[in-house]
Amino acid sequence: MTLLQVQGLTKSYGARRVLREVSFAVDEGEVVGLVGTNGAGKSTLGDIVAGITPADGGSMTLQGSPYAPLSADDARHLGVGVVEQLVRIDPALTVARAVFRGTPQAGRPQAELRRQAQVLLAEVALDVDPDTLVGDLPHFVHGLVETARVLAEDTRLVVLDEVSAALLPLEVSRLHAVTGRLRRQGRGVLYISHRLPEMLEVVDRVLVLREGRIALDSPSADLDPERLAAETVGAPVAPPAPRVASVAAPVLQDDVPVPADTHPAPSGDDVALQVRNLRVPGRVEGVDLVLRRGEVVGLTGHRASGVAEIADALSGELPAVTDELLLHGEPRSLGPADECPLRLPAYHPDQDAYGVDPGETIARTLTQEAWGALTDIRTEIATLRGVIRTVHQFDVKTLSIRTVFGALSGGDQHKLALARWMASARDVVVLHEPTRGLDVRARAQVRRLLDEATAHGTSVVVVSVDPDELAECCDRVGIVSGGRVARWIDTRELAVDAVRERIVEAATAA
Ligand SMILES: Nc1ncnc2c1ncn2[C@@H]1O[C@H](COP(=O)(O)OP(=O)(O)OP(=O)(O)O)[C@@H](O)[C@H]1O
Repeated sequence: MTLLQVQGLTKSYGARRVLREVSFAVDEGEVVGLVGTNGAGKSTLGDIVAGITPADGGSMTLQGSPYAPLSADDARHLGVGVVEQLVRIDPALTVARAVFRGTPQAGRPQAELRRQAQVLLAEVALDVDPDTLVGDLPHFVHGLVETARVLAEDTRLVVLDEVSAALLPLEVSRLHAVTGRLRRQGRGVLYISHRLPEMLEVVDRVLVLREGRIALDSPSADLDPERLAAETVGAPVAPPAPRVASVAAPVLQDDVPVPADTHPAPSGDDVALQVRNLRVPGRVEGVDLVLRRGEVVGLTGHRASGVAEIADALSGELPAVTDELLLHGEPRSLGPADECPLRLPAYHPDQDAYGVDPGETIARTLTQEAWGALTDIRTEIATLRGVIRTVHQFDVKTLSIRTVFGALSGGDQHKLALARWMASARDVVVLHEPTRGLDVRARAQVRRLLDEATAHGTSVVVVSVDPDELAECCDRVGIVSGGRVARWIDTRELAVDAVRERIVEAATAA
């Protein structure tokens, strides 16, 4: 039976027509995938269904009754819940209070909420104490707390807006288990994601949003990731090619566990960073790393594996010790009060809204440094041309470079923030999840950005939960477990799919 029927929805922001006569249905007990390029209007559509944004035209029915929510609260009372893409929960709330906020139980004592929250958190396989403050949780967890909140209500339809984007393969499987349960309970799910292979595993049907319209409405059984990628961009998409390393990377004995006492190869001219026996008390037990000029090394592992701490130590955010640490052969250290500390610049896609003022225009955001220094009209024209080139190069959906940054889609914000950051990236840098939330074409653009930087000698450590991202971007990938690199996987000369599978297998087994 039809749960949600959407008929002829339209939505524009100024002159930008985002949705043009969008119609589709979600049945009871059906999981429907929604895909499209960055800026295609997926979140806008999800937000209209969830009462966050009003449509300009069109109509909806829910279980046969007219459905026109006035707000997100109104939609929730009518049985439609949403987990938003850039969800930010009040950091001062406990997890229990966050799960029940806005529900009839919200005013109950913490002890009672705690008990009930525990059950819901177990359902989304989130192992956190309900008394923990939201502010003490890593950001990726917020989406799961929101998913528990949706379960707390009598929700008939759930919109999941890129909840899986920041999750490890194991966590994605758990999210999919929750989705399966919602299906069996007869609820409907609108599942928005750019991680196409994973999405196809869980959805019954896929809608492709292109040029503001539903360009494809197909059972998932008739699709594969390549075909879906092509439908998403409206043209054939070349499968991602393995990276051709800019430098002669070390030959690895693929899939062979690294003995605990393995030391890096001796330093040479092409070695950018050499780390021997990196330790962070209680978290990292002894990591060796050799990063050559122009090399991209990936690191991944479970949340408690120590992978985040390794990255934080290298960027100076966490005190650590090493037996030896050389940057281009020069000694460095990781202690807070040391004379020559190593502070690798690090990019985080979700930190402080990219360190960018969302009210600032695209033009100013991309030219912040140059702006103040503009002294003549020719320089100004060249600078603005550069901005327009970047906007085109990254296929950002906007009508003007005077659009404010915060009005761009999540993926478009991330692309421009990364392009801005990479423009000044030199030498050795750390990138967290560089393609998170990006469509298939944008992922290739980021790959090109990386290839260009590494061709000029920049070396990169990529920290990621996404096996596709690691397979596409890196020359080799370290699987971190128990505070050590338990295994190195060589990505050269293997198809990206094969590398992905090895990473998932090794990361799950670790
Ligand atoms: N509040 C707003 N003001 C102006 N424009 C907006 C606003 N919200 C969204 N838009 C525009 O609507 C378009 C669709 O954005 P939306 O966030 O729905 O895309 P999306 O498909 O979810 O993209 P992504 O995959 O990057 O998250 C974009 O061009 C965006 O700039």
